[in-house]
Amino acid sequence: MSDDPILELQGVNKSFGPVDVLHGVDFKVYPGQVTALIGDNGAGKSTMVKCIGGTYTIDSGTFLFEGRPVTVHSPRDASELGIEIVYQDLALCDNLDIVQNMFLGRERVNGVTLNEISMEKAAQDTLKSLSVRTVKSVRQRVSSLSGGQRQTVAIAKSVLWNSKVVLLDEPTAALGVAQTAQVLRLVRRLADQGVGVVLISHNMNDVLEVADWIATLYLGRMAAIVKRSDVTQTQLVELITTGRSGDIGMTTSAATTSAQGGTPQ
Ligand SMILES: Nc1ncnc2c1ncn2[C@@H]1O[C@H](COP(=O)(O)OP(=O)(O)OP(=O)(O)O)[C@@H](O)[C@H]1O
Repeated sequence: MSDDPILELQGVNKSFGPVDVLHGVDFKVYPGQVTALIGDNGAGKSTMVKCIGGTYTIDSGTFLFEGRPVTVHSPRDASELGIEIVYQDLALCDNLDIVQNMFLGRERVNGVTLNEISMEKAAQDTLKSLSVRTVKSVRQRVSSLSGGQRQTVAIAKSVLWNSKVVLLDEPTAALGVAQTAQVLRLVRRLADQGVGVVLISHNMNDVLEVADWIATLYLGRMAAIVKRSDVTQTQLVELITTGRSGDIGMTTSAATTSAQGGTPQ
C-alpha cells in the first residue's frame, strides 16, 4: 500500500464573490484507504467536493494528483484523471436497467461501440468483484431497486470506469440499518481494490465504522485530519462544533501536514 497520497490539496482557497468559503484548506486522499470528510452544515464540504470534481475551480492553492500539480476546470478534467463523485441524488435513470445505467454515455470505448453482451458481462463482473449479491439481475430496471441497491449500482459504476478516487456524498443518508451496513461494506471493498475513497457524511457511526482517516472542516478551514484509531466520538463532535478538541484541534497547515505524515497501521 502506498504511503503517498493520490490526491492532495495544499492551501486551497475558494470564494463566491465576497463570500470566502474555503480558507487555506489542506487535504490528502490515500489509495486503498477511506477518508471521511465531516463538518457542520455550511462548513464547506460540498464546495470542497465540487472543487475536487471540477464543478468549481479553486481560486488559489495547489491541487496535486499522483504527486503532480493539475488544473481541474471541469467535471471532464476530473473524470479524465480518474476522479468520480457519487452524488446523493444519484444520477441514475429510472427507466433504464442496471447495465444501461452503468454504461450510460460511455457505450463507445476508444472509438469502438460495445455490444450488449460485453456490457452485460462487464457489469456482472464488476458487481461480482465487489461481492454484490443483493442485485438479482443486471437487466433489472433501476426504478425497481431499493435505495441501497441504487447506491450499489452508482458505486459499482465508478469501479467499472477504473476510477482512482471516488467521493461518496452521504451514501447512507436515505437508508435503513441493513442497507447502510451493506453500503458501508461496499465502501470498504472499494478501498480494498486500491481506490482512494472520500466519504462525506454527517453520520458519526458510519464514519467511525469505515474511515481510516477523518478530516474535519470548520467554517471553511481544515480543523484537523486524524487517524480513526486516534479519536473518539466525543472528540469528533467537539471538532465539528468548535473546530478544536483538546490537543487534537489543529488549525494550521503545518499541524495538519504532520498529522498526515503516514498511513494508519
Ligand atoms: N454558489 C455559492 N455562492 C455563495 N455562497 C455559497 C455558494 N455555495 C456555497 N456557499 C456558502 O458556502 C458555505 C459552505 O457551503 P457548503 O454547501 O459547501 O457547506 P456544506 O459543509 O456542504 O454544508 P451542508 O452539510 O449543509 O451541505 C455556506 O455558507 C454557503 O452558504
